[in-house]
Amino acid sequence: MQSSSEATTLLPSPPLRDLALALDLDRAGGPVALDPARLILVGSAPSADLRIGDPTVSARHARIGGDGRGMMVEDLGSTNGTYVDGVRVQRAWLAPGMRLGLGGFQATVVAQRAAPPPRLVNPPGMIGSSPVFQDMLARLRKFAGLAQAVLLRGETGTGKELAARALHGEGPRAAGPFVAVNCGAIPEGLFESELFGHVRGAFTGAARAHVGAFVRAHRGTLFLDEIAELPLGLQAKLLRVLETRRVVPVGGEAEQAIDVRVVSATHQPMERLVAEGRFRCDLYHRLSVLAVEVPGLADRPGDIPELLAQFATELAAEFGRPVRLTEPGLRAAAARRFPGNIRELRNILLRAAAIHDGPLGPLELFPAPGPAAAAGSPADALAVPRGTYAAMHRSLLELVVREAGSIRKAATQLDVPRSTLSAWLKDEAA
Ligand SMILES: Nc1ncnc2c1ncn2[C@@H]1O[C@H](COP(=O)(O)OP(=O)(O)OP(=O)(O)O)[C@@H](O)[C@H]1O
Repeated sequence: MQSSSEATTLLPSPPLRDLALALDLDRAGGPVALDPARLILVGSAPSADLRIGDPTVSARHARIGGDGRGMMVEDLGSTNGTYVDGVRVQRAWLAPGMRLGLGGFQATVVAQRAAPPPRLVNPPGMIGSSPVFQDMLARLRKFAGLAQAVLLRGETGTGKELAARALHGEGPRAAGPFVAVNCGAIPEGLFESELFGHVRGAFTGAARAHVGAFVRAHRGTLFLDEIAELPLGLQAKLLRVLETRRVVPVGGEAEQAIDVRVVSATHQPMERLVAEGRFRCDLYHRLSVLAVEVPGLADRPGDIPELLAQFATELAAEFGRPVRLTEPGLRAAAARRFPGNIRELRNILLRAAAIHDGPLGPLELFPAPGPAAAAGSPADALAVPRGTYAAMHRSLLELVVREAGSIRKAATQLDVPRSTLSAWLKDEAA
């Protein structure tokens, strides 16, 4: 099993079978619990279970955790090696007090309280029993007990905010506040005040002091949605707050200590933004110590009937009349793609149920496009009286933007660049 001449295969000490261990990474947030039932991947790659953004750590550096006999570390052919108490190892049993070296990165193995048995009930509002969704829930449950930052990645409407709430609600901070900030919806000039607060008179219009999101989230969780939208200048300030765990409100001088777990979310390719210099590399690593991929509906079409059944129950309660789907309706939905994911699925059912009283089949759920859209040729479209068509077109665009929550999200759902949608809205307004 020895893979290189200088690597020891297994240290002679016997495995400590029943002892729950954690890794103290010498950074804010406390030790990371190790799973006694699974070896997790540690490395600098974004896909690693435990990411360590250190240049001496390989992308897939080592596996750490329980292998059924005891807790161990196993080097995965890393460039700079894995060390236990200074000895380069291929595989080694772990015990409390050991110094673990991953390249030049040092951590200490510590004992920890045994983890409570995992809850097998889905967190509130999160429907889905497909393996890919259940895997994600299992990961959320594990991460809920930790203090490190979590980055949730997934397409729009996949349930990232619900996942953030689950991380909060299933963890030790559940009794504290959950504060959500949508970085895509804050005008650039207000970011700093929104996150860190401002004192009275800090700037023109600041007639009253404002308590920032970080302070409101003290002893709880701060959810930073659409994190990629954070302007570069603010990124540096956010990094400083995360490192010092202190905030100073705009226009103020007194620092305030904060104890906040940050969960952020994005649907953007963060590595590309980092490579293009649009997102700070250091902040990205800081925010994504732990990462969770939230699967889109395309990855779990088997969950669509279950989701529709739940939404139908909720809508029936809201409308005060039964909302039922036919078998062909369910089959048609399960076979369709929903770029807006669960939000789109729910809206489709809502529209159909609002219009039709009877059982909802494919025709009610997915009606054919109206005559204007079906007419086809541009000449036909131009035949619609200009005023009426423009007004209708504009109100449709506005409806889409309203439903999506922002022009950017609407553009994603319509699969057009944001600039195009903005131009359309301007044209129609003219
Ligand atoms: N697993 C789920 N079961 C039932 N409903 C869900 C589930 N996931 C999400 N939803 C519902 O779908 C809608 C969108 O969810 P959410 O806002 O959490 O998505 P998101 O990924 O944060 O979206 P965005 O990226 O656009 O901010 C909400 O109405 C939410 O309640």
